[in-house]
Amino acid sequence: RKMSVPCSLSARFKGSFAYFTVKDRLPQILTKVIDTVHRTKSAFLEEYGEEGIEAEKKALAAFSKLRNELHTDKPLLLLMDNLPDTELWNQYLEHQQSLLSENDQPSWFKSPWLYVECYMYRRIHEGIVLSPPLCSFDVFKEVKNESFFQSQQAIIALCTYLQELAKKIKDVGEEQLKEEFFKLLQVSLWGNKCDLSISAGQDNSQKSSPLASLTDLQSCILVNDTDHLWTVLSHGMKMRSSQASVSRVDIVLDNAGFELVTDLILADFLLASKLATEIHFHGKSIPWYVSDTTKSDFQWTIQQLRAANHRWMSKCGSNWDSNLKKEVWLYHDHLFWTLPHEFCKVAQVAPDLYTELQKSDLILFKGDLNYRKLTGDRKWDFTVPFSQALNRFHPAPLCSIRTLKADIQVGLKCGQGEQLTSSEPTWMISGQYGVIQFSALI
Ligand SMILES: O=P(O)(O)OC[C@H]1O[C@](O)(CO)[C@@H](O)[C@@H]1O
Ligand SMILES: [Mn+2]
Repeated sequence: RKMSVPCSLSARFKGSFAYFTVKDRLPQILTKVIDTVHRTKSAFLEEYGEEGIEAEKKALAAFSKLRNELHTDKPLLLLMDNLPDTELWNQYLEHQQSLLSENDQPSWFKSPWLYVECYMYRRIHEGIVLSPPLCSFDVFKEVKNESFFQSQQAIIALCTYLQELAKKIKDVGEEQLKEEFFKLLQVSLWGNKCDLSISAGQDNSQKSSPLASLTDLQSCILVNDTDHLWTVLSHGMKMRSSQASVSRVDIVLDNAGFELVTDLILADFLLASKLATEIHFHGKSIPWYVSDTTKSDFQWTIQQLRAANHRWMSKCGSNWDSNLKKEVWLYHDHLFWTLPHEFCKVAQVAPDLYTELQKSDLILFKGDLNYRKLTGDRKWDFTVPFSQALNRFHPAPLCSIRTLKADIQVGLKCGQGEQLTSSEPTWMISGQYGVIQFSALI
């Protein structure tokens, strides 16, 4: 039985957020990339000599060409680097081509928004890879690290809170445990405000204490299925009789910087409270959507905390380090996460990843882009059930934790979306609203 799905969001809808993104935001991001590479010239010279300068020129030429293609709505091109995912990308392009008539070609302003936006980040990566010896240079590293440092105070507040909680966790009753879980889940939700692609790389860090404002923010959570999450987790905890049985939570990470710290804090709490026994993190294998977490960001963040000149920060850092060594925390970076496919295609495109996800008791998907991929980035009505928009993607009970930064939202009550639109026209893209949206359907 083939389910019918609405069409993809796309820049071909003039005036839509997709149109605005492809027209303005993506070129701005590319311009910043060009600027970063340019500014790093002397460091390249120092590290690689003349060869570094040649590579810098080559990368800059690739990015200028890319910016021009985007600007003039040129057809999307095949990738020329020989990476493990190159073939998959090129097949995807051929597939998009096959959906069009013969004299039409996939292009920036005509193809699905999700595809062209992912494609831009993949082309940036190609530009770097084809400019050896720069191949491992992360053009977004600098802004990611800055955003971490700018949220120092908020990070200190969270680490201190967590360590105080850890001290008394054995004596905390079920009701209070639930409350603490709700709190840290919301911190992780609002941590998602801090990504750098919505602001085209502008400073967007958390400055105030993230715990103080939770009550005020509660009315901004449009769908809040936290109770369901609690049921899944606490049930798992009670069922775990012998030491051998595990409760596994997977967190599909989004942004590095402050958001990543909020996710690690939540993960730490899940272990300390015994709500879970094993946490699997999923990051990106290449720099992605400006601030997304790579393995190097993940390691860097934990090292920064460990080395921090603050008692509770460094305590968190060293605990997290040992969680990784003990393999109660595991980090994965499957290349599927940086393909343009919607998640309902995981089983087909990356069966190994799907099998892995099926082992989970609960999968948390952080952030806006993951929401777009969960729902296929399509023009769904506001009231369509979340499980329907997932289009049969259901490896395990799953939950999206995202602030709204794209004009897509499902699972609302009748009239809720319309009411928000009339009172606050930018509710879908401002990052001021969030959802904790769960689906248990098997
Ligand atoms: O880091 P997040 O929450 O996935 O957000 C990524 C951003 O990039 C976008 O995909 C926009 O281009 C938005 O949907 C969102 O603002
Ligand atoms: Mn992101």
